[in-house]
Amino acid sequence: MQATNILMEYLVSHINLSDVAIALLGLFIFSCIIQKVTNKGPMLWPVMGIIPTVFFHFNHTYEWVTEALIKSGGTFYYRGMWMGNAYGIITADPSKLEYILKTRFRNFPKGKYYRDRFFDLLGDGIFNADGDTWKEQRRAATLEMHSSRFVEYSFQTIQELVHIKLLKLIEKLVISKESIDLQDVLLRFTFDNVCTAAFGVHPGCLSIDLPDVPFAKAFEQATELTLFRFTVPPFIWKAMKLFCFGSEKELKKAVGVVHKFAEKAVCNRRTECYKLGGLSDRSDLLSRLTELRETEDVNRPTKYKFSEKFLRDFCISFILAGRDTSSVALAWFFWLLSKNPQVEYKILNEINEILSHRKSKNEIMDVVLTIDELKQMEYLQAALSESLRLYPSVPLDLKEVQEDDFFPDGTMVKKGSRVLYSIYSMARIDGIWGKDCKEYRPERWIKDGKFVSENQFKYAVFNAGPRLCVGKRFAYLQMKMVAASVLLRYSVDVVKGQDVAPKLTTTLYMKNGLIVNFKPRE
Ligand code: HEM
Repeated sequence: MQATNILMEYLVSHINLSDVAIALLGLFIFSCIIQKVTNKGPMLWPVMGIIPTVFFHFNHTYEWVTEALIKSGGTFYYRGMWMGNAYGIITADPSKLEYILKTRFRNFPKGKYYRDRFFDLLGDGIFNADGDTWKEQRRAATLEMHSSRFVEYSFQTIQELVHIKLLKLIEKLVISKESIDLQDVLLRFTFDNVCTAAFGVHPGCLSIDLPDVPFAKAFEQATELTLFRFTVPPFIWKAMKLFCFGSEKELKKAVGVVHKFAEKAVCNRRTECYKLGGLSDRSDLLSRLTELRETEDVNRPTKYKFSEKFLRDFCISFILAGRDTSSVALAWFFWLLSKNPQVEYKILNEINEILSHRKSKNEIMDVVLTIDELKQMEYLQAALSESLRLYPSVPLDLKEVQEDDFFPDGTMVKKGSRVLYSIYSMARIDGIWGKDCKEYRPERWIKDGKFVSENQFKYAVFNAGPRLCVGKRFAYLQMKMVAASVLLRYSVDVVKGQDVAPKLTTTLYMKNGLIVNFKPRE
């Protein structure tokens, strides 16, 4: 104690404030020089890391990350706040994506960082799982979703929703000459659609009076409040959770509503399955998985394969994965069409050409497009893929590094660090998509009149490798059905003067929505 006092007295009498300031300034300049020499990316400040730079560019973060990636040759190191344990690389290099998402897939899982934050909402659901838990769900999802039974059923749900709800709502808006936020309408559409496909339950968000549906509201809140956990240091949200206050209190409430809804659906389905001895009349994912037994021997029925908790988590993950992705994609697509009327013209030509092969002719308002007709719409497929290229529904994704690793070009990543990849930026880099990369040009997808898909790691919009989006085919059918059915009947006029810009979150929403008017085609 005495020694400490003596030391303090010595320091106070021999060091004055200006010496401390000079020393700190020296340290600051030194670390700036070190970081400039060792890192080609944006400035990493002492103590605060990349935070001040991000804060400074907050209003145009995606553009700033893109610029930084271009300047650094495609990859740079980042570091968060001191002691925050956030560090790693940000990349837009397709060869690195291949390494992360395929070559060394096991070394780059979603990881603990992601899982800790999403666990309350998603539990062990596919979107939040790694290893064997993920593999089992992935196998079940792929098998069921690619079965002809599910494809037929899900297409029927899309058709019904478009004709009974979406087009009816648009008709009403045309008569009343009202403008509407198209993004909101599409979000309601996909929420209803994914719930019907996953649970066999219609939440009713797209009813004509656009009601507030408690389950949908709770789902949205639960997702937003979960994402908030990514923006604050863990000790803050963990303390808030422990004492159940602020956003964590709200999150608990919202998660409770979501879980109750899902548990009720699962429980009802299991009861129905017990009573009827099977669910052969139902084709939604929940029913298909509820029915499965450990071995499929009819003479010796064994216990059910999946627990109720497994089914609940599976369905919630599905809703999260499929709820907003295709709706925001469609919102950007309609906006891009308003700026590129020549593309809209070509889409209409294609639809009319395909309809001209029908034996019996319908009035336009009575046309119900079939799955085969949608499959023939190659230019529409290109136009949707091109809008997703420029405005990917998941603009930035991340993986955690399990063990120290070296990329083939020598870039090193440490165990526990995180690899972020900017899909938004990849679309805007000449070296990846050519000099015209910033242009909306569906023609880049067409070769000899046919749609040709791109390398997964260059076009990682649906992720790539073993975790490629399982809903990709479903999403294209859904988007094509909505786009073609609406465009055939109406022109979608974007109201002038609105600020159309992306919101900074994990899904590329338009931050102010998209206000439009519908006009019937002449
Ligand atoms: C335009 C529409 C869509 C886009 C751009 C998209 C994109 C993605 C991306 C980037 C991932 C990887 C996320 C990650 O691991 O971090 C993913 C995974 C997934 N998507 Fe989609 N998605 C779309 C629509 C859908 C739909 C409609 C469904 C369901 C009906 C769906 C179901 C899933 C599932 C279950 C996963 C998890 C796969 C796994 O981890 O193995 N997606 N999607």
